Formats: sequence, structure tokens, C-alpha cells
Amino acid sequence: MNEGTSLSFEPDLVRLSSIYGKMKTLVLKVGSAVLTSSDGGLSGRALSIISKEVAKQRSRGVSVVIVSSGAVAAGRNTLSLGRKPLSLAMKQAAASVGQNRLMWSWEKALSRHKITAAQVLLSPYDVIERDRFTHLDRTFETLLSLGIVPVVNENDSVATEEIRFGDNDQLSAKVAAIVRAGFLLILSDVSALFTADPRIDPLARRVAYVPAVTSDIRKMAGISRSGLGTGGMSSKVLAASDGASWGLPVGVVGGMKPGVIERFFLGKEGTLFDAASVSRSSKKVWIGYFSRPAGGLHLDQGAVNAVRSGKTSLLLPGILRVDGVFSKGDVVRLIDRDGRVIGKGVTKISSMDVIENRHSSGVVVVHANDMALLDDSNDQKEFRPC
Ligand SMILES: Nc1ncnc2c1ncn2[C@@H]1O[C@H](COP(=O)(O)OP(=O)(O)O)[C@@H](O)[C@H]1O
Ligand SMILES: N[C@@H](CCC(=O)OP(=O)(O)O)C(=O)O
Repeated sequence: MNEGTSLSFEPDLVRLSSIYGKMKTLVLKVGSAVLTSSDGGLSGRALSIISKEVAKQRSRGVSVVIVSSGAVAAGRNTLSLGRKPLSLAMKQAAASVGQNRLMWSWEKALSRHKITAAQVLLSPYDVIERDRFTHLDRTFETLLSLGIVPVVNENDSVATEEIRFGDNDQLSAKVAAIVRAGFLLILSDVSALFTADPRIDPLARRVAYVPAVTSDIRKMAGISRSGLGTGGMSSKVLAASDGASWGLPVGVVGGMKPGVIERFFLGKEGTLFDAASVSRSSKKVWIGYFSRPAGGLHLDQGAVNAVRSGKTSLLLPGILRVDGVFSKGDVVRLIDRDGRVIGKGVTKISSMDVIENRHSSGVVVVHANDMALLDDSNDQKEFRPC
């Protein structure tokens, strides 16, 4: 171990093998740099290696969801746009052209293993609104039950700077939340998190195990990136931190070698960002991870302790103060006395009623089943919205 307990240069083989043995659904995020060959086109070799990995996992009973970047890169190549900066409209046009190629390439590569692929293109509204989230959840469930491999990407032809998931590292953590995956493995052009960007510092060391994402780890991951990537390592660390907030362990590993998934789980390569696994219902995932809170409830210490037990509902006398104006059925933040958001929940009472009935005992404001709490071992301050 180094720097207290914030990282280890040695892999935790027991933990890796436990995750490998237990995971039922794996989300595999494939970055643009992995999928693109030196001429800028999609790499048939990379697609073929990864499809073989997918087939191997499926043969041991693991369902796989692919989150694939590469639409813009493929479109740039088809339209001979080189690597120059593009206007939003050109990027959207390139993505429309490239997504088609990308999907066709996945279909071809996966079909060699008799795997059927399905395209799923997402924008933030598809998960923020409860009804759309529920439909999406069912679509994934049905595709996986049919043995189909969903290939997911951001709906880039309508995504703008303001209305988008961010990048596909963020999207993959969100997809993993929706399908309640046991693991998210991010395949990148870099083989692991290093103590510094290995492109810049040749002495940088591989970090094999991160028990919890701390500010030290965030600082280590620079925003520098490959020519085709979007967010660099910092975006992968952010995705790992997001994942940890709902109990998803995340791995980062170089994606271009045959046998990459086994090598990762044998601890030979990559970084494991660990998380205390928690199982959550689809409803709790939506509340905690995707809903937009309309206000907040400030809780006294007794109420914080009670709701943290996971089995107790929030009652009216535990509320010290109300933020904002909200109605029955809205999602609200649950805030402790230090102002830290400890979770979110669907309120049974409007803000006005909470204020007016402040002292009535026994009134349930948020039922335990309608509450999602942040894992307090993670130093993330809040569920990050889309
Ligand atoms: N501490 C670090 N460890 C590893 N890679 C880092 C670090 N800091 C920055 N990077 C950069 O992150 C890049 C990977 O991110 P990115 O280019 O966005 O790839 P992708 O297309 O796989 O998402 C690496 O090529 C590397 O230059
Ligand atoms: N949705 C974009 C990918 C954006 C993105 O996050 O790219 P990357 O950093 O390579 O994973 C595309 O398909 O080009």
C-alpha cells in the first residue's frame, strides 16, 4: 500500500477472482482509440479481439453489454475530415455517418461468434424521466434475456455540449447502473491508471488497486488524452467514482490484446477501482442515480442514523429544515447536519405539509423502499446528475 489506503501497486487477486466468479452482467466500454486503426478507420482487428472476449464471457454464462465509442472517429474517416476540430453540426453529421459504420462493424464481428447485436442510442432524457427509464430498463432486460448483445452509444446526432452524458466513460457507468451490472470494464488505449500520464512521465507506475476514489486519485489522473479519446483518465476515474456511489466496481485496462478480460481478472494488467457491492432495485437506481431532485430535507442525527440502517423510513420529527418547494411524489435530497447529501428519496408529503406538520410524530415523509443512499465510504459529495 502507498499513501495511506488510497492505492496499491499490487493487484488484489482475491477480490478480482471474487468479482469474476460472481458477475452475471458485464458492461464493456470500448474507447475510440481502441477501435480505430492508424489510418483513422475502424480497426477490424480490435473489433474481432473484443468480440471474441464477449463470446468467451457469454460461454461462461455472463451477459455482456457493450458501450462503444467510435462513431465520430469513423465518420471523420469516411468524410475525410482528419483530426481537425469540428463544429457541433459537423460532429453530429460525422457521428450519424460513423454510427452506421460502427454498428455494421460490430454486427459483422459479433456474428462470427453467432451473437446478435442490438443498437441502443441514448440521451440523458431517456434516463431522467421515470417512464422512459422504466421502458429502457425493460428493453435491456428483454434483449439480455434473448441472448442479444446491446451495443450502446450516446445519441450523438442530437447531443449538444449541454445535453449529453459527458462522454462514454460516464455513459458506461450509467448503463451499468441501469442493467445493474456486476462489473464495468473500460477498455482503453492505456493499460491502467498510472501514477502520472505514462505518455508524459516514463517513470510512472501502474496502480493496480484503488479501494476508494479519493482526491489523491483524482489528481493522479490527468485530463490529457489520446488524439481520439474524449476525457482522458480523469473521466475514467469519475466513472469509477460514480460507480462506487451505487456499489459498482470498475476496471480500466488496455483493450487491444487477445485475452484481455482474463488478464485483467488475473491481475496481470489494469486497475481495479473497488466498491462495496450493494444490490439495488431498478426503482432505487433511478431515484439515486438519475432523478432530478426538486428540493431537500435537512435531517437531524437521529434520522440520519435511522435511514442509514436501510430499513427505516424517514419520519416527520427527524426533519430540521426544508429546501425549495416540492410536491408529493417529487424526489428530494436527504441532507445531514453538515450539509452533506446522504441520499435521495421520493417524498410522500409536499414541502408545505412538511413545514406545517413539523411536529406530528409517526408521519412517514420518505418510505425506506423509496430511498437511495450514497455509500459513505466514497468521498463523492453527491450523486452526479446526467
Ligand atoms: N495517470 C494516468 N494514467 C494513465 N493514463 C493517463 C493518466 N493521465 C492521463 N492519461 C491519459 O489518458 C488516456 C486515455 O484516455 P482517452 O484518450 O480518453 O481514451 P479512450 O478513447 O480509451 O477513452 C491515455 O492515453 C493517457 O495519455
Ligand atoms: N459518442 C462518441 C464517443 C465519445 C467518447 O466518449 O469517446 P471515448 O473517450 O473514446 O470513449 C462517439 O461514438 O464518437
